[in-house]
Order: sequence, then C-alpha cells, then structure tokens
Amino acid sequence: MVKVGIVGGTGYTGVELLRLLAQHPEAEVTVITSRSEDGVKVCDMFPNLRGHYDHLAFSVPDAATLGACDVVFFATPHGVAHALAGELLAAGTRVIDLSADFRLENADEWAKWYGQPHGAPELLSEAVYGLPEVNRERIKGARLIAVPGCYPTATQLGFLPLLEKGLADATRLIADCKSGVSGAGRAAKIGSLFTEAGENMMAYAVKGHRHLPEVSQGLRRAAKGPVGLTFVPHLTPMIRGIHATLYATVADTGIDVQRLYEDRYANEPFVDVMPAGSHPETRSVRGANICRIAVHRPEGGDLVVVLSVIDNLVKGASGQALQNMNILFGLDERLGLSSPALLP
Ligand SMILES: NC(=O)C1=CN([C@@H]2O[C@H](COP(=O)(O)OP(=O)(O)OC[C@H]3O[C@@H](n4cnc5c(N)ncnc54)[C@H](OP(=O)(O)O)[C@@H]3O)[C@@H](O)[C@H]2O)C=CC1
Ligand SMILES: CC(=O)N[C@@H](CCC(=O)OP(=O)(O)O)C(=O)O
Repeated sequence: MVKVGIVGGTGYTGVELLRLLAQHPEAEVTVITSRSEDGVKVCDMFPNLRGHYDHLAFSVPDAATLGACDVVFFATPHGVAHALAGELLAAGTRVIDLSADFRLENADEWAKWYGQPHGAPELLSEAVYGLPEVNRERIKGARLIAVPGCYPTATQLGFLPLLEKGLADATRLIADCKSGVSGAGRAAKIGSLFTEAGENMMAYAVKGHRHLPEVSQGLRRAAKGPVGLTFVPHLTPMIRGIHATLYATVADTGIDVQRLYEDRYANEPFVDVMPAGSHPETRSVRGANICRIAVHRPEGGDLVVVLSVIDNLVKGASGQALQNMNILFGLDERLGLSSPALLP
C-alpha cells in the first residue's frame, strides 16, 4: 500500500482527494492535516466519507509525521509547499503539489504573478509539470510534481493537437473559459456567496489572470516557438465545472481536425474526443477524471473552435493529482479514477 499524506484536508481539493482515494485499492491515507480542525475526525467533518475513514483525524502539519509517508499531496494555498517540500524530499517522500508553487519554470515570473518571492527556487529544476498527456515519461521518475491548474488543463489539452503539428497560428489564440464556484476554494469570500455568484455571470482578471503564464509556457513548448494567447476566465453559477471555448486560426482549411484530435488522444485514458458535431456539457464530466473535447470547423472560415470540458476538482485538480500518483508508483493509471460521471 502507498502511504499517503494530505496537507490541507479540509479544502475542496483535499476532500476530493479523500473521496477518490477511498476507492483506491493500493493507497492508504495515513496523515491528513488541518490547522483549524486539529483533532477532529474526518468523518465527523465530512459525512459523505462515513464508513471510509472512521479512525482518521486531522492534525497540524508537521514535517516529521508527513515525512513517514511515501507521498504527500499539498492541497493548500500558494506558498505552503514552498516551505515544506524540501524537507519532505530530503526524507525520501515524494511530493505532489496541487497549488501553483512549482508550475512555472522561472522564479521571477512566479513572483510577479503570485505577488510574493518564490520560496524554493532551488527545487524548480527538478519539478515535473504533471500533465500526463505531455509528460508521462518524466512523471515516472519524478520526486516533485506540479499538478496543472484547472483552466490550464482544459486549455492546454484543447490546443495541443493543433500546436504540436504547427497547424494553427500560435500567435493569435483565444481561450474563453468558464469556471464553477468551487474553483475559488472553500474559504469564505464575498464573490463566492450564493447571493453574489448565483443567477449571475462574471468575467474576471481580464487584464491578466495568473494562469496565463502557466498556459503560455505549456503552449510554447508544444508549438516550439512564441505564443500569443488571450485568456479570459468567467465565474458561472455552477458548483463544479470548467468549460473552455478555444479559438485558433488555421492556415490550411482542408485539414481533418476531428481525425487529428482522435489520433492525438487515442491512447489517453482520460481524454475523450467526442464524435463530430457533439457538444460536451460540464455535467457530462461531473465527478469523473475526464477532459471531454469536441472540435468544430464553422463553415467557410479559417477558425477551429475547440470545446474542452472538465470537472475543476477532478481532472482539473485532485483526479489529475491521483493520476500522477499512479504513474509515479508504477500503478495502473486508472486506479481510483474509473467511475463514470454523475448525471444530473
Ligand atoms: N478549487 C479548485 O478547483 C482548484 C484548486 N487548485 C489549487 O489547489 C490548492 C487548494 O485549493 P482548494 O482546495 O480550493 O483550497 P481551500 O481554500 O478550499 O483549502 C485550503 C486548505 O489548505 C489548508 N491551509 C491553508 N493555509 C495553510 C497553511 N499556511 N499551512 C497549511 N495548511 C493550510 C486549509 O486548512 P487549515 O487552514 O485548517 O490548515 C485547507 O484545508 C490551491 O493552491 C488552489 O489554487 C487547483 C486546481 C483547482
Ligand atoms: C473560480 C476561481 O476563482 N478559480 C480560481 C482558479 C482555481 C485554480 O485552479 O487555480 P490554482 O490552482 O492556480 O490556484 C481563480 O481564478 O483564481
């Protein structure tokens, strides 16, 4: 059994990890942290988990206790993994970070977008960006994995097939993205109140969202050249879900984009290219570790429109983190991740 620790077990991505790991036959959660709920039993806090973690209680994060785990997930705000990852790696524990702490290669760029100095620049060279559809081989031998953000997962998976083959104008890409409210985390914020977010829709961070450098970094690598991306996120009155509508201009209007996407993701267990003419909706992935993609070529133009849909907490965070753990430990990549989506 893989011994698992979770730092930040009371947040939305932490409890989602618990939900997924409850069905994992080869992993056991041995440590779960929360500073505010120290001593409280997990199943008293989260009744959906009753019958699964009856003896597990939250504890204050402590490097010695966490260092006894085989792997530790950080489901914490930015900066927390910076402070603890080095000590855990030295103890031989693998680290899978769901925050953005190790996603950007450049520490100065991270500091600019996250508004604080990078706390562990010495670890950046060994961090592996945990997008299995791109980095599966590197993930296998990694000690430190940076799990992609939710918008970056949907956006990169949607654009990659076109950019890798040099078929789209990489300097004029548009990502029009919508998120459910759980994407903002569980902490109380005015913008997440039912009265503010319900029956409402709002673009935000239009001048520049912190996921822009992360997505651009991945797309540059795919395109092997400069990238120009306009990325506008929106908050929508859903609990879970990311819906990315992606626009790319193609030079060759004769390419079979449906075939291109089907071939690119043919062997990917968690990317589903929909049949031609389909329209995925966010509820079609709710609770499942799937990125569902539909490709369209509107008549007469040179635009390709890609719809890329994920559950922000599953393929957009905790599911993808678990997918990384499976790859890292040489397990079947689908363990704990094979249940179909909820509907409605
Ligand atoms: N929500 C989403 O859809 C996605 C989130 N992410 C990223 O995953 C991470 C977690 O997000 P989410 O679950 O939404 O966050 P939440 O705000 O819901 O939860 C944060 C958790 O971290 C703990 N925590 C907070 N501060 C510290 C600290 N200084 N030291 C140790 N523990 C701390 C909290 O518990 P306590 O304060 O009791 O210790 C809590 O359990 C974030 O970096 C987020 O950006 C990534 C993809 C998607
Ligand atoms: C709706 C909402 O507020 N979403 C979050 C993104 C959540 C996420 O995935 O971001 P990180 O993992 O990079 O923190 C936001 O826009 O800040």
